[in-house]
Order: sequence, then C-alpha cells, then structure tokens
Amino acid sequence: MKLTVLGSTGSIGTQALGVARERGWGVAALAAGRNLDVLEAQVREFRPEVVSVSEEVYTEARSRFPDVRVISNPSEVAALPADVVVNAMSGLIGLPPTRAALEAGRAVALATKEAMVTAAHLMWEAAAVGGGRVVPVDSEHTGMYQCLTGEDLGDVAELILTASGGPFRDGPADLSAVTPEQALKHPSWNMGPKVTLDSATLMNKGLEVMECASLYGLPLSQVGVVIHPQSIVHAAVRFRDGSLKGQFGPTDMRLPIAYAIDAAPTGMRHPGDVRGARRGPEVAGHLGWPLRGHWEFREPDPVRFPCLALAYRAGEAGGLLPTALNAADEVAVEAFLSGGVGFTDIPRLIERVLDETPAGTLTWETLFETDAWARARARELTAGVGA
Ligand SMILES: NC(=O)C1=CN([C@@H]2O[C@H](COP(=O)(O)OP(=O)(O)OC[C@H]3O[C@@H](n4cnc5c(N)ncnc54)[C@H](OP(=O)(O)O)[C@@H]3O)[C@@H](O)[C@H]2O)C=CC1
Ligand SMILES: CC(=O)[C@@H](O)[C@H](O)COP(=O)(O)O
Ligand SMILES: [Mn+2]
Repeated sequence: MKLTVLGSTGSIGTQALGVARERGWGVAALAAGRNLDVLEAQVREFRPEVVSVSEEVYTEARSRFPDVRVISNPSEVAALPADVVVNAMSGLIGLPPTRAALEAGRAVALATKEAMVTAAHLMWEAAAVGGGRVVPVDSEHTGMYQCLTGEDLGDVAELILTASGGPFRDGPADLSAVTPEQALKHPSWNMGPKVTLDSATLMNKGLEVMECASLYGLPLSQVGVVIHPQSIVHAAVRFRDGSLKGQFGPTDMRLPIAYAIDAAPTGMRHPGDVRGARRGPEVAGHLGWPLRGHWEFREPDPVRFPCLALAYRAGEAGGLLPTALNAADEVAVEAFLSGGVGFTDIPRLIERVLDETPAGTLTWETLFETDAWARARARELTAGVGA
C-alpha cells in the first residue's frame, strides 16, 4: 500500500503517517503548508518522491530536501499515482485537491469535511468522471459508514451524529466573554485549531450534518444530533423497524483513519454507495468490555449554540449557502482566535452573511465566486465589530 497524505504536518496528517508506520505502508507523496521542521522529519522517514509546500516556503524547502521533487501545488500531488490519498487539509483550500484526486481516479480517505459540505454534487461528479472513490475519515461519518454497511438505505429512519458539546456544554450561560484559550480546550479530542473552535460553537456538528446528508444521500430532516459528552458512541442509525445500531470506539482518530484507508479502494462512487471493508489489526487499542462509566445523551441547546441551526438553514437552502456559511465561519473563527471579535459574534457574522447570500446554482465557478464574496463580506463585518 502506498499513500499520499495532504496536510501531512497537521493533526490528522501526522496520525495518518503514524498508522502508515504501524502498518508498514509506503508514502508516494506529501503535501504540507509551512511547517518544514515536521515535514523534514517525515521526508527523512518516509522518503516520498514528491512534496508540495506553500509558496512562502518553497525556496527553503528546495534547499532542505535536495533529493526530493518539491512543488507548490497540492492538487498536482493529489492526482499522482497512489493506492489511497488521505486528504487532511483544513478548510476550503482542501477542495481543489479533493477534486483533482477524484478526477484522476484516486481512492480518497477524506478528512477535509469542507469538500462534502460545500460541493457534494460536484465531488460526486468528479468521482464519476474520473473513477475516484471516497470514504470519510471524520469519526462520526466513518461510524455511520460502518453502521450502514450491509443495510438498505431505504430502511433508514434517522442518522444520528453525536457531539461532545465542546468545552462550554455545561456553561457558562453567557458565552460572550469566553476566550480563545478556553474555546481551544476540547474535552475529548486533540485536533487542529479550526475544527476545535468549531466544536466549541457546535458549527462542527452543523458542518457534519451537511457532510452526512451529502455522503449518504438522505435529506437533512433525517439527520439528527445528540450531545454525548463521553464521545464513545460516534454515530447511530435508527431503522424503520425501530432498531438502533451504533458505532462505539476509543476517542482516537487513528482508528477512523485506518478504517477509511482500508475501505477507500472499494469506497463510495455515489451517495450511499457503502460497501464496508476488510479490517486491519488494532491501531488505537479497543474499548474494554464491560464498558464502564456513566453515559449521557441529551439535546443540543439552540440558544447558546445558534451555529447548529444556521448550518441546518444553509444545508436546507442548498445552492450557494453552504459555501457562504463555510467561508464566513472560516473568517469569523480566525477573527475570534486573533482577538478581533467575541465568541458570540461568530454566529452573528455568519447569519448576516447568509442573509445577504443570493440564491444561485452551484457550479465550480459560482462556488469560488461565492467563497471569495462571503470571505470579503465577513471581513468587512468583522472589521465593523472590532471598530
Ligand atoms: N483533527 C481531527 O481530529 C479531525 C479533523 N477533521 C477534519 O480534518 C481536516 C484537517 O484537520 P486537522 O488535521 O485538525 O487540521 P490541522 O490544522 O491540524 O492541519 C492542517 C494541515 O493542512 C496543511 N496545509 C495548510 N496549507 C496547506 C497547503 N497550501 N497545501 C497543503 N497543506 C496545507 C497544514 O500544513 P502546515 O501545518 O505545514 O502549515 C497542516 O498539515 C479538517 O477538515 C477537519 O475538520 C475531522 C475529524 C477529526
Ligand atoms: C474527532 C472528530 O470527528 C471531530 O470532528 C469531533 O467530532 C469533534 O468533536 P465534537 O463532537 O465536539 O464536534
Ligand atoms: Mn467529527
């Protein structure tokens, strides 16, 4: 097995390479942003033939990796021959490489949830054109994939995603004064900053609701969210006969990553195309039986966490709104982390951008136009809040 890993220096990327080390898999190519120290250690260990880095560090990377072909184009790397492309880039920048991989017929283990959130039908089109396949890495969605394996989608009544509830699930009642430091303390997972912050606002779960509907081809009205602070049950499916099937696992992303890589070569070519996979050996231990402790399941609080409803609104409207929501969220989160706006300004800014987003049909052209417009508009609004 030879992997390409995009976003190799981040949280998912480093864990994917950890799985590769454990399983003895090779690495065809790597793509990273600016973290050349981590990338250098990866190049030394895995000896990829090609690496892509951000333009700002391209010259330095060439002198640091004299024996490797260095480029500055993750989409080119994504299309190179590999058994599985793990996409672990964070944000909309991960979309063009996902498209490139699918159009080149690659099997994609997809962590970059933004691709299925903003551009599902374009992703499936790319897979159809090029023969590519997708399996999600996101813990809830690989959980759902496993619950749906061997089932008929026509028998599904509801897909249920669990949410940890983030660091503020039990308070404070007023979130306006919470700090980036508090918001970045995720109670269950150790992840990159953007997804961690989205977990604190519940936007992560909102994006995941859209990701889920896009992957499994069911309407948002059939995708529910439940707060489960222990993060042991990742997903569940309720079937029409009343049976509930759940996926449980350790809070360790190496298991979803390994499963997605095993499943990707026979993965999804269209929504709901779930085939399952042969499983490999343990990479992250297992839950000991009998499962101990107290498990809770409760409703999300729509008043303190308005981002979840905003995501449902964008997902139900479809068209350009998911792209606008994603762009506004990326800008608002960055502004909050750099001290420009408060925590409760995040949903306010996103809502303003959604209110102003025109209806329209999603094409590659309108997607990138809308993304640019929504980012610019969110930045204007952010500057207004800070003024
Ligand atoms: N972390 C987790 O546990 C989970 C993450 N996800 C999803 O997975 C995705 C990745 O998340 P996470 O690993 O946390 O993010 P991180 O912020 O930890 O990592 C992002 C990666 O993207 C790289 N990157 C930035 N710019 C470029 C570029 N131009 N070309 C190539 N790579 C680039 C970064 O490189 P550098 O650091 O070198 O600049 C880094 O390697 C997100 O979509 C997230 O929502 C889903 C479920 C769980
Ligand atoms: C590990 C993973 O898949 C994350 O997306 C996780 O779901 C974040 O935790 P929340 O449940 O708090 O959003
Ligand atoms: Mn998740």
